[in-house]
Order: sequence, then C-alpha cells, then structure tokens
Amino acid sequence: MEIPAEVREQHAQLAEQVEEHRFRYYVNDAPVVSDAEFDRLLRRLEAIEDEHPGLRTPDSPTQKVAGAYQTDFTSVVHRERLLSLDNAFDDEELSGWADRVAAELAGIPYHFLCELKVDGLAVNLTYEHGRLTRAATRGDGRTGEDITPNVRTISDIPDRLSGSRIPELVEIRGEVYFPGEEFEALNARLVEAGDKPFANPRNAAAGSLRQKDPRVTATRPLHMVVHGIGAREGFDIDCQSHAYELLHEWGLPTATHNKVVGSLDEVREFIAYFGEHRHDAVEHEIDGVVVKVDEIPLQGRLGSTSRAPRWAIAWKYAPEEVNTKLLDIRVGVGRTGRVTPYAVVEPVTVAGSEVEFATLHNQEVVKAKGVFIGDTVVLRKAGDVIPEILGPVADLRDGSEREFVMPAECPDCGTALQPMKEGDIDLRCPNARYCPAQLRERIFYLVGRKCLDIENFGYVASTALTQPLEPSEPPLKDEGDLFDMNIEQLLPIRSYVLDQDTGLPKRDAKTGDEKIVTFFANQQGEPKKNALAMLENIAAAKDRPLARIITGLSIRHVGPVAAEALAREFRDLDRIRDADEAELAAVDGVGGTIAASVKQWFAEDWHLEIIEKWRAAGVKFTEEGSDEGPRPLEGLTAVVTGTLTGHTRDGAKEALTSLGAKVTGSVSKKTDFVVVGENPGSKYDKAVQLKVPILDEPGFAVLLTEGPEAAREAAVNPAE
Ligand SMILES: NC(=O)c1ccc[n+]([C@@H]2O[C@H](COP(=O)([O-])OP(=O)(O)OC[C@H]3O[C@@H](n4cnc5c(N)ncnc54)[C@H](O)[C@@H]3O)[C@@H](O)[C@H]2O)c1
Ligand SMILES: [Zn+2]
Repeated sequence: MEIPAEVREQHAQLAEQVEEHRFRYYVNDAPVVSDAEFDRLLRRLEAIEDEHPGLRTPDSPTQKVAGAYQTDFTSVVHRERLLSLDNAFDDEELSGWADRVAAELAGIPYHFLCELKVDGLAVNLTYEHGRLTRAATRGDGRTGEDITPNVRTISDIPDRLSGSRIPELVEIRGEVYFPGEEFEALNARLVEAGDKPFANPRNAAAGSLRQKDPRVTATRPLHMVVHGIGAREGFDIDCQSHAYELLHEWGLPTATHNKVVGSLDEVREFIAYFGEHRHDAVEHEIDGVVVKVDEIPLQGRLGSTSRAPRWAIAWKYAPEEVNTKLLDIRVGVGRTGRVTPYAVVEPVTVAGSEVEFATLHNQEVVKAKGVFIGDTVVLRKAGDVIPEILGPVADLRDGSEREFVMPAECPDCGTALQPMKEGDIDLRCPNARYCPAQLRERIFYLVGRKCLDIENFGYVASTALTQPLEPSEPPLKDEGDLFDMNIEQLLPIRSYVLDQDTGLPKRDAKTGDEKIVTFFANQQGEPKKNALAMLENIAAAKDRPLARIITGLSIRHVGPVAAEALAREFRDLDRIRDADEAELAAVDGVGGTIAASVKQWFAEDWHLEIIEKWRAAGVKFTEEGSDEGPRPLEGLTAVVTGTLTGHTRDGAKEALTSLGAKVTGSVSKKTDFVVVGENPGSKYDKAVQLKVPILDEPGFAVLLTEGPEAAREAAVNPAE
C-alpha cells in the first residue's frame, strides 16, 4: 500500500523528536519533557506504524532500545543484549500480553514473577571468577559505556562475590537509583557551587553515575537493585526467582518485594497493592511493576523482539511528574504568622487533579531547588501529598528567568518580617493580633473541624467577618468577639471571596472582575438562613470539650494531641495558665517546647482578654465530662517510679489521673506521694531526702481506695 507523503513526513518528524529526547535523556541526563510526554510521542509513532507497517523499519526508534551515541566514555560490547520492556498502560494491554504468553506456551505450566519497576538507570555488571571486572550502561542494548570506576564507588555493589558456587562468569543487570530524600540536598549543593540542578532523582542517578571523574560519583548516595542476569558460564538455573536467591547469597542487592504468583488476578493484586503503597512500602521511587515469566527455559522459548523480551511486560503507574511553567513565586501568611513562599504554575493535571500551586516552604528551599521564575519545572504530586516542585529544566532557559526575592514586609499588613527567634529560617509577621491574614486564618482554624467545629462557618465567612470591604469595622477584631456577634452587625457586610490556597481574591469567570459578596443578607437585606444558622451554631459551640477549645487558641506547637494531653491532665484552663513550665513539660505528650510555648501564649494580655470575653459569654473552660466519678485525689500531685506488679506504669498513672490527681515526672517538695515499685532508682532517693510520703503497692492501693489521709498513714516513711 502506498504511504501518503504527509504521513511519511509526520513519521519522520516524530522519529526525530524521539531521538532528540533520547539524546537529552541518556547522554545529557537532562530531559526537557516528562516521561509521560515522551511515552506519548513514542506511542504516536507506534500507532502510525501500526497503520502503515512499511514505516516500521529496523532503524525506527520503536524498534531500538535507545540511541547509539558517541560519548566521553569508552564503549563496551555486552556479552548478551540488554533490552528495554514493552509497556502496559491499562488492563487490556496487560491481559493482551498474558494471552499471547498463554497461547505461545500452549498448556505448559508457568508462573508470573512480579517485581517493582525501579526508576533509575540500567547497568550491566560483569563478574569473572567472582570479581567485578566491568560495569557498563545499557546504551543501545548491544554496546554501552564503560563506567567501571564509577560503579566501584557504589557501596551496595560488591567488588567480589561472596559465598559458594561462584561461577566463572556472570552478567548482572540492575537499576541504579538516587534516593528521593537525598535529592534536595544534592541540588542545594550543586546550586551553591554554581552548577545546574537536576530535574528529578532519576536524572540525578544517571548524571551522578555518568561522571568523568569517579571521585564525584563517590560523593553521591547511589544505590542499586538487581533485576536480571545476562550471559553466564559455569552454573545453571531454572527460575529467575531462584536466580535472585543465588545472587543474594553472593552479596548482591536483590529486591525485597518480589512475588511469584500463579494467576493474572494475583498479578493485578500485586499491581494494585503497590499502586496504593508505592510511597509508604518501598525504599525507592518506582514507576511501575514488571511482570515476568519466571521459568527461564520458557523465557527462551518466548524469545524477544529487537527491543524487548516477549516474556516480560512493564505495567506503568499513572505518572506523578509533569513539566509546567513556573509563572510566579508569591508568599502567603499563615495562622501562626509564618510567611511561606509558594509557586504559581501554569495549571496542569497530575495524579488526577488540576494543580495551580505548589508549596516551597521557605526562601532557603527556593534557593536550594535552584528554580527561577519563568523556568519550566518538574512538578510532582504523589498521592494525597501537597504538590511540590522538584527542580528546573535548566536546558530550556532563555535568559528571561529571574530569581525570587523574599519580601521584607508582610504582604497583608506591611509589618517588617522577622525570624521568630535568632537562627530561624522561617520568617514571620510579628503582628499576630492585627495582621488581617493571620486573624482570618486563625478564625478559620478555630471554627473548623479540629476545634469548635461550627457549621455554616467556612472560609468565606472567616474572611467576611475579619476583613470586610464594608463596613470598615469588622465584627471580629480578634477571637474575643466570636460569641458576641449579632445579626444586625452581619447584614451590611460586603467582602471578597478569597482563595484558600493563596489568600488572593477569586475572580468572576465571565467578567474577570474580583468577586464581591454580601454573604449574610439576601437581596432584600434580610438575613440569609445560613447566617442565622451560623449564629446558632456559634452559640452551641460554647460547650465544646476543653481540648477543642485549647486547640482553637492557635498556641504554637499545640495541636489536637497536645491539647488533649493538657486538658486531660489539668481539666481546667486556669490551671494550665497557672502551671509552671516544668509542670507543663512533665505532662505525657507535652514536653519542653510546647510548655514554653504555652507559657508564652498566656503572657500576652490580649490572649487573656480573649479568654475573659469568652468566659463572660458563657464558655466554661473546664472538663466536666458526665462520665466522671468522684475525684477524691483532686489537687494532689504524684510520681510513679519502678516496676509495679499490679499495674503497668501507664495504668497506674491513669488510675491516679482518673481520680483527679496530677502525675508528674520528677519529685519535688510539691509532690504529695511517690508510688514505688521494684528497682525504683533516683526518684526514690529524692523522695526519702525530701520526706515525701512513699507508697509501696499496698500503700498505693490504699490511696486509690481510701484516699490521701489513709495513704499518708500507710506510707513506707510515715510523717514524723
Ligand atoms: N523524558 C524524556 O525525554 C525521555 C527520553 C527517553 C526515555 N525516557 C523514559 O525512559 C523510559 C524508557 O526507557 P526504557 O527503554 O528504559 O524503558 P522502560 O523504562 O519502560 O523499561 C525498561 C527498563 O526498565 C528497567 N527496570 C526497572 N526495574 C526493572 C525490573 N524489576 N525488571 C526489569 N527491568 C527493570 C530496566 O533498566 C529496563 O531497561 C521511559 O520511562 C521513558 O519515558 C524519557
Ligand atoms: Zn502581617
């Protein structure tokens, strides 16, 4: 069949693009398009060739492992070819492959070996009589680059195989990868030294390994996972999974998650499991699962194409990385005044959602990533994690990019930013009381799920009540006004609708104008149902448990867990206010940092005013709890030390606190009782020295059942 000229032309252009991207990827270690984008180009080429098989010539990129390039490395011919893998992007492609395998093996029994697809670069190691004699990149599959001295610097890779049955010769195939958690530090060092940062960990692995000077490679934390064997002499194996056992015995880094299964459904389970757990169950980045026929003689029977084995297939997970433009870097002000730069990117869809913003943490992180405003960047969104920018695609720079400069003043109130304390990297707006952004964010948090949980009170209301356009005086000048608002105050309010991620006004999709709403009144100026419901819900929130109220105060470092611990221990906000730092710090789940922060919070007069206003409005600030029994030990402080036979340490503490006693970690004059078990240690000595009543187990039982008076009599060291 005649192939139309324009199809030929399109094919040639696509092929050229693919070749160019391969060159940038394999030779420069600096691709300019994402893998997903590259895979799409290759697939388009394949689709054209499916329709016009005449274009599928041996030199088409679809028929080759990769390009054969001239590089600075000496080339090495592999004893046995290194192949690529065919991909399956959906279940149809996977079962299509499985059907072809089944048809070809016509009734012979076989197994599937499921492996994780490591996102790194392929290397081929040659061991002769147990010694590593050569290491090479994959290259075009026949000829690779000699990187032996570089590979010798990787500590996972043994220079000599250990154990028994060492063969005369074996080629080991595997993937070298760069650990994700070390990536940021590497880029920071490169940027510091004036070098180009890498766009992602896989490029960092390739770029680190393919260094002219192996001493540079030696400074990079590279690792390897073995995933195959090539040429071999002097030993025989029946299954690939058994081969791995042997390689493991020889001291090679084999994978820990491989699984041999008997059915395609089990393969699907493996794929689904690691799709879900790719970030929490695996020590390196993966981009898919490789399914192989485990029996080696059957692999031989299935054979290979010029590019890939027929006995294996790579299932690719949905890509988590895309390239996009970094349009701007702005800063946002959070609930605690922390000022955080964030990236505004050209909207892209990644991992199923549209992304417009990515976090950048602080100005040092921006610097360390080496990204400039105007760069094309690699953006990553993994699972539920907040999108982040990995690095710039530096090869696409045209000189118009500019560096980000951290503002000196708060974008919302103009106050000069400063570190919270000396040496802190994070900058804060110190105007905690009046900064409109901080107040808005604090209110939104206070009324949210973790705190007062007030329905009909969301981000729009938080904005409208703290920074309305009209009237000039907001109903909430700070948290103190929360329970004193009335409907008359709310009706005239007009305000912007702010974006929760950025704090910037949202715009009308049609007109492009900033959206302004009268949130609480309808067109006749009457109260909306929402507004009335909100006020009712606010009033009902006065009775929330103490821990939720404490959480809502936005005390630095005091989240729901610490608030719960404080509430459980002290049962009353005034007692928390009056406790000294050591007493606070001694509470389980609190500690020094939180204790200091709590003291600091109560040292601010305007914070105390909030509490008094709320108290006047009817908030109780005590933990009454209807399930409470009598509290005969109220006001007592006890210490538990040593091993008790009748209680665990926590159990003993709980028994005390449930009766109203406070349990602390150290003995002082204020301690009322020290409960001692076996091997008590220095707290016992301290109690003797300070003449604090000491209770052994029977004495402890007396305290719990008969109360403090009887317990003092029962003490090991009764008062003289
Ligand atoms: N962004 C770009 O410009 C660009 C250019 C070229 C290639 N690429 C990317 O590189 C990859 C294509 O390269 P490829 O030919 O290496 O194909 P591939 O990554 O799809 O699969 C083959 C490779 O997977 C590796 N692998 C990882 N774990 C394995 C395991 N457990 N068992 C067997 N092999 C395993 C092997 O090194 C093997 O060579 C694609 O992800 C492609 O998007 C990107
Ligand atoms: Zn401010």
